Amino acid sequence: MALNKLVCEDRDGKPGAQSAKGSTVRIVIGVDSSTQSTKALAVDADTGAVLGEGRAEHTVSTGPGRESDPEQWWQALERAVAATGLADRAEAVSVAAQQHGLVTLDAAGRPVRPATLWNDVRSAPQAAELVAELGADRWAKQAGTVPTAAFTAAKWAWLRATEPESAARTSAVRLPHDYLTERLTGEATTDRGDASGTGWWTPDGYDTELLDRIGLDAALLPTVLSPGAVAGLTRGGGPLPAGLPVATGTGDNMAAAIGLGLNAADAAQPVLSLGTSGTVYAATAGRPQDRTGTVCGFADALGGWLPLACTLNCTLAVDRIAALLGLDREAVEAGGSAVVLPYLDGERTPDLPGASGLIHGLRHDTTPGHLLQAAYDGAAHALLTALDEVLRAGGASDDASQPLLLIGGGARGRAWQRTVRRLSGRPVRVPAAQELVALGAAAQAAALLTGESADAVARRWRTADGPLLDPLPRDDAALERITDTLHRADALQRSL
Ligand SMILES: Nc1ncnc2c1ncn2[C@@H]1O[C@H](COP(=O)(O)OP(=O)(O)O)[C@@H](O)[C@H]1O
Ligand SMILES: O=C(CO)[C@@H](O)[C@H](O)COP(=O)(O)O
Repeated sequence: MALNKLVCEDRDGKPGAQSAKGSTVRIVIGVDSSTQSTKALAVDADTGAVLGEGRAEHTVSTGPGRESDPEQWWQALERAVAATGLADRAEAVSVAAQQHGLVTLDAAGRPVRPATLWNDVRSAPQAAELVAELGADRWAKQAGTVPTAAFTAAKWAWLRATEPESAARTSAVRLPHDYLTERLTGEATTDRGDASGTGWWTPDGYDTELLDRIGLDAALLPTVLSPGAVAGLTRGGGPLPAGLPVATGTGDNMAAAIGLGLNAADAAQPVLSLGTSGTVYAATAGRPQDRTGTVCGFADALGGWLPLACTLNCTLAVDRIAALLGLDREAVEAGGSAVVLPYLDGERTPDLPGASGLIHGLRHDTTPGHLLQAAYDGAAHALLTALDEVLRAGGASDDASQPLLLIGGGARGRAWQRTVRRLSGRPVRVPAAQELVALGAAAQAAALLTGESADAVARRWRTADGPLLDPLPRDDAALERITDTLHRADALQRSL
């Protein structure tokens, strides 16, 4: 994809963007409000060329919980969009964001308290209670998912149990992308992809029996829009002009799938995303209903499904271990027999919310580089071992000769690339396009202008193109060492 800047003067002398042929470029803005930052792209709707980029950081609380201020997300969105330099030329916009976070608003539309995020494991007891009470089979059938602490339903149950006064003051419940879209449009909307990460969404509407059980009035929830709908028009007042159509937006993983041009009609193409979270997923025609809890039965943002497994410890955890060892993140050394379970934030896959980091198998000849490599291996292990289950849950079969698409901030790292090739034994393709979540959102916005479906827009933009890395022989010994350590450390990791 072309990344050349095409910004120039337009005919009436205002700063504008023109195509190489001199015709006016139609610009759309895609936003990714993820855990660590907001990224915005200004994209040529016709060619996919990225014409401007902006970024603004977020603050996430440390300690037992993980919380962020939704007002800060909004300010970061305004700053990132303004930094593209093309906001005033935009013709449509769409917002994708981190999934699952619980945003509670008061009667004036202001946050009652900071949002509890997808990686906040304090809601683990409530998730376990909900599964024990309603049964894994009912969860798999209704929500497509057996919930962990990540799911919004567990977070709401936690809020009611620990801060009943905050729950009582809540007049609206939103996901991060719902909140930001509503700040743009004034309309209370969501989409099926992001809604499917709440636990209370079903293909037939909100699960009112569950909502009754957790004491949440369905009137507090947004309207679920159909794929391709217009969520509303921008109200103006910020960097974007008033009156622009705003697409439905979606959760960040659903947006990245769009950004790669994936849809359920294609043979399931596995994707591995290495960011704050690690995720492995595919767009499938079959609805996932995994009663073991490993695979989340998400909807995609198009009308199909997005079976997905997610880990809490990925790039941040490995970078932290590199820092503890005093090493650059690329300073890995092959060999050694140490195992590192880098579960610094607890873990979701496997479901060990109380776990912590663990090192096993140290010897006199273990080097810091061995330990760092073992941390990469420990982070990649859960994702790669879940890949089969993800595809099976969506009714697709795996073809090990098909390349894995590797995306997210970590996909740029040589050590990450080599680890994934070594532990999967598969070829890996690294799309040249970066910021696939924001690109997917931009494709949703462009689809409002062109009348195409969003995935067709991204395919036209050739966003998944990139170098193909050959497979390496699969390191089964390393995989078995990690599986064995996990098994033997189970009691310890559960009791923490
Ligand atoms: N070259 C690189 N090698 C390895 N990791 C990288 C590299 N560049 C960025 N990262 C990691 O990518 C992460 C950010 O990825 P990103 O997908 O943007 O995360 P998120 O969307 O969760 O905020 C950071 O934690 C950083 O450690
Ligand atoms: O919880 C999940 C998926 O179920 C995470 O993937 C979040 O959506 C956060 O994403 P990043 O900020 O790491 O991109």
